[in-house]
Amino acid sequence: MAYEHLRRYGLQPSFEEAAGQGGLCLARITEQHRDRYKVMSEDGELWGEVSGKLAYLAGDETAFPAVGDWVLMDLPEGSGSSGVIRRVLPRKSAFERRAAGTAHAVQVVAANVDVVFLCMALVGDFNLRRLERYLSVAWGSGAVPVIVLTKADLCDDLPAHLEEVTSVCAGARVLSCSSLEEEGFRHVLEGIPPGSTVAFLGSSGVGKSTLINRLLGEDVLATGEVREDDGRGRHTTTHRQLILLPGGVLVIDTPGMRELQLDSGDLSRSFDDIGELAARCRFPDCTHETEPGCAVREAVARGELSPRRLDSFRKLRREMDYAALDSRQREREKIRHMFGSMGEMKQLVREAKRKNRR
Ligand SMILES: Nc1nc2c(ncn2[C@@H]2O[C@H](COP(=O)(O)OP(=O)(O)OP(=O)(O)O)[C@@H](O)[C@H]2O)c(=O)[nH]1
Ligand SMILES: [Zn+2]
Repeated sequence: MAYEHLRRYGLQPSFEEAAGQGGLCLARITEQHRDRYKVMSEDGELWGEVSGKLAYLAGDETAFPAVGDWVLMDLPEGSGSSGVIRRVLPRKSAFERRAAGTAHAVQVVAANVDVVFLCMALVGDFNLRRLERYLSVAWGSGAVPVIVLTKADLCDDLPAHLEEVTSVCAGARVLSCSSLEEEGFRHVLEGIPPGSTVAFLGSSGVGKSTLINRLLGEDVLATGEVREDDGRGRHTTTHRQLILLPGGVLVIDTPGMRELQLDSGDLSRSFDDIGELAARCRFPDCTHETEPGCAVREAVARGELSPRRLDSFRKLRREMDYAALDSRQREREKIRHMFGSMGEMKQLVREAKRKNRR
């Protein structure tokens, strides 16, 4: 079977189709170094550098490959284990952040993630407002969020915490785990088919590394740390950035993903309750601040929507509007703006009503 090996690395038919028959080598980015990338091809690991043309035509940083990307490479005869990356295939999902020290440049820190685990510790770190922000980022990325409440062993009122989280989760799955207990963490990957790519998002210290290590198992971890000879002198591979777990699920764990700023996102999914209400506001562009006929504020007055949730929504929207001022990302409308998605939502509601009438 063609691409048997790459299928283990997450190759899906859509990428295979996009790759076409051009005679270029299909590969997935597994590590990003300064100007070079480690890639997995059907025939094993290679090094790649982007072609001059790709770099020249790149409008911005997001056009460059990121860990998780599927790329097409040229492997010139006699070039050994390195090649030239000519194309980045369209992404199914992407996590972006503003590059350090710049106001404008947006970088992709992980691409083609299927499921993102939003990690929050049940003690100390527990904060529903932050979770709402993570959910916005997740829905904006194109990956499906799953909420993982960590350090369950330290929590003495799990049901109450679960209930609170469920009230803001907007349909995302919620689970709890403990990396310290023998059977406390394996269920995190339940229902996620082999070949899926996952990533972990959450504050420092919530236990992401510990969980990944437990899922990885000691044996595999040890081999991940062996010294390798890449032809440019020996170096230590601290850890892979795209990791194949024993059960066949792939994990993307890049430094960028860990430093992800919460300045992008899709509020319409994480606040779908407010979206539904907003569809009934008198003005289509209602900001739910002072406008008459605001269905959102009416719901708060009736006690059906928590004022804290509306507050949180407003705060997040302001932050995102602010981020939009200096982010090209928003200019390109990659992330749908709230009003746009409200419009869409209203249209959907209208269509649904029309259908029901028939
Ligand atoms: N009690 C308890 N402690 C845990 C659990 N998981 C992790 N820890 C501890 O929490 C601390 C932080 O864990 P890490 O895995 O390094 O956290 P992280 O989210 O990867 O943090 P960064 O690497 O900074 O992003 C460590 O001391 C772990 O031993 C858990 O399930 N229960
Ligand atoms: Zn309103």
